[in-house]
Amino acid sequence: MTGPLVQARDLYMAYGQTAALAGTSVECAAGETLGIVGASGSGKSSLLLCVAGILKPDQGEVWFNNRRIDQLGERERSRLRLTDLGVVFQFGNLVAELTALENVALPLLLQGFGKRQAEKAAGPWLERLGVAHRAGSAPNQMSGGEAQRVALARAFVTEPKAIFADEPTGALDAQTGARVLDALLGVARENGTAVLMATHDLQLARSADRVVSMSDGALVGSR
Ligand SMILES: Nc1ncnc2c1ncn2[C@@H]1O[C@H](COP(=O)(O)OP(=O)(O)OP(=O)(O)O)[C@@H](O)[C@H]1O
Repeated sequence: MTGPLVQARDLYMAYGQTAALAGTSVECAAGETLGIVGASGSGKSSLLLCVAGILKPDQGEVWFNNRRIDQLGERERSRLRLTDLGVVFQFGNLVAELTALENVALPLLLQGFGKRQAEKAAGPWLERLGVAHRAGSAPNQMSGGEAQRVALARAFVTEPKAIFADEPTGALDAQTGARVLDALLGVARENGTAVLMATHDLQLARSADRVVSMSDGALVGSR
C-alpha cells in the first residue's frame, strides 16, 4: 500500500535546553496543500526543517515517498532536496549576484544541466509565476513580492514532489502576500505538487486543503 507522500512520526528535537518539537506527527498526501499554523516559537519552522531533511530530529521518523529519510547521510539528503523537494523561506534567499533567470536556473545547474539548457527551462517558470519581465533583474532591483515569486519559480523548476514553505509571504504586505500565496498554491495544484506551509496567519492558511495547528512543539488540532 502506498502511504502519504510526507510523514513525520513522533518527532522530538531540542536546541540545547530548548525543546522545539515534543512528539509531533504530521502527514501530507501527494498533491495536497497543508497549512501549519501556530504562535511564534510553537515549532513550525523546526518541523519543516526536519521533514525537508535539513535538520535531523533527536527522536522519531521522517518518511518521504515511502522511504525513511531522517537516517540518511547529509549527501543523500542534499541529493533528495535537489531532485524531489523544494524549499521557500520568508525572505526568498535569492543569490544577490545573480539575475532572476540565473537564480531560477541554479538548481538545474547543480543537477548537472548546462547553463543554456538550465536557463531555457527556467524562463517558463518565471512566466508562470508572473515575473518574466524581471528575468534580467538582480534581486535588489525587484519588489519583495517579485523576489518571492522568483523564489517560488526556483523551488518549482526541478518539478519537486513537495515544497516546504516557511512563512513564504511573511515579509510582504497583506495584499501582495495573498497574491503570492495564490500563485504558490495555484501552480502547486496544477502540477500536483504537495505543499507544507508554515504561517502564523490563519486567514492565509485557510487557502490550503487542510490546516493543522501547533503549540509547544506538538500538534494540537486540525481541520
Ligand atoms: N537556532 C535556534 N537555537 C536555539 N533555539 C531555537 C533555534 N531555532 C528555534 N529555537 C527555539 O525552538 C522553539 C521552536 O522554534 P521554531 O522556530 O521552530 O518555531 P516557529 O513556530 O517556527 O516560530 P516563528 O513563527 O517565530 O518562526 C522556540 O522556542 C525557539 O525559540
